[in-house]
Amino acid sequence: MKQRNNLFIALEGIDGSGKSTQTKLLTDQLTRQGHKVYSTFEPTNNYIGKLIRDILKGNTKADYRIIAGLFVADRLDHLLNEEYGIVKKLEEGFTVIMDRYYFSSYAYQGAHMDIDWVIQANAMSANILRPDVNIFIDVSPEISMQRLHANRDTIELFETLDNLKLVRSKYLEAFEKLKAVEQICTIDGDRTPELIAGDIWQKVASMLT
Ligand SMILES: Nc1ncnc2c1ncn2[C@@H]1O[C@H](COP(=O)(O)OP(=O)(O)O)[C@@H](O)[C@H]1O
Ligand SMILES: Cc1cn([C@H]2C[C@H](O)[C@@H](COP(=O)(O)OP(=O)(O)O)O2)c(=O)[nH]c1=O
Repeated sequence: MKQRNNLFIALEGIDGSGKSTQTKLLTDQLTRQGHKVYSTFEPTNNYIGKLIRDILKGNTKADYRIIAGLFVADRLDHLLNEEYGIVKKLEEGFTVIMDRYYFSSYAYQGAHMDIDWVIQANAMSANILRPDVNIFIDVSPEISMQRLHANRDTIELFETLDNLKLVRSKYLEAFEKLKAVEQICTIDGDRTPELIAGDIWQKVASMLT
């Protein structure tokens, strides 16, 4: 197993699976251990990400193929931008934690179009930076829906129970297809934040020098 001081970690899961919560807990843990951490997310808050969020809210209409293309473009900007790009952050020695990366496209866009097409469309990002590990927080769609309804005023385009079930199945399909080239770590997300964080930390700590 590759052991290095700064890692590139992608957190994946359906909506409400606890990615933001775990990004924060992992950031705190790594920071306490003296690591420089850059935590970030997709869709971004940059110019393409803003357009995506507008579409997800239903304010702008777009075909699913265009949405898939926008996620690819947002991702490339997120990797390569000279100011906030994560390629540069890794070179500067930061451990980068991504709340969603290309497996989100495989799962969410793959729910509406050929998953192989989505994988092809993201090949450039995968060639530029493949995560040291993709951590999948596996939550049952029913629990995730309850969490979203308990904690949010607005529910977005992809956030229905049927869609969350479909998206989860597409995640599993994508992991199966790509298991030979991707590092995938599945964590049982139907538990307390502390137990989930403990398992994530065990995995991450095993990869650090
Ligand atoms: N393990 C957990 N058990 C119960 N509630 C949780 C857990 N993890 C997160 N939550 C709550 O569920 C909601 C969604 O969590 P969040 O971290 O925002 O998920 P995501 O970023 O994957 O959408 C938040 O209100 C959060 O406080
Ligand atoms: C990164 C990414 C996100 N998405 C979707 C998943 C989410 O429904 C939505 C917004 O992501 P996000 O803000 O992470 O939502 P949440 O915190 O609820 O998980 O964007 C895609 O469809 N494709 C992608 O490539």
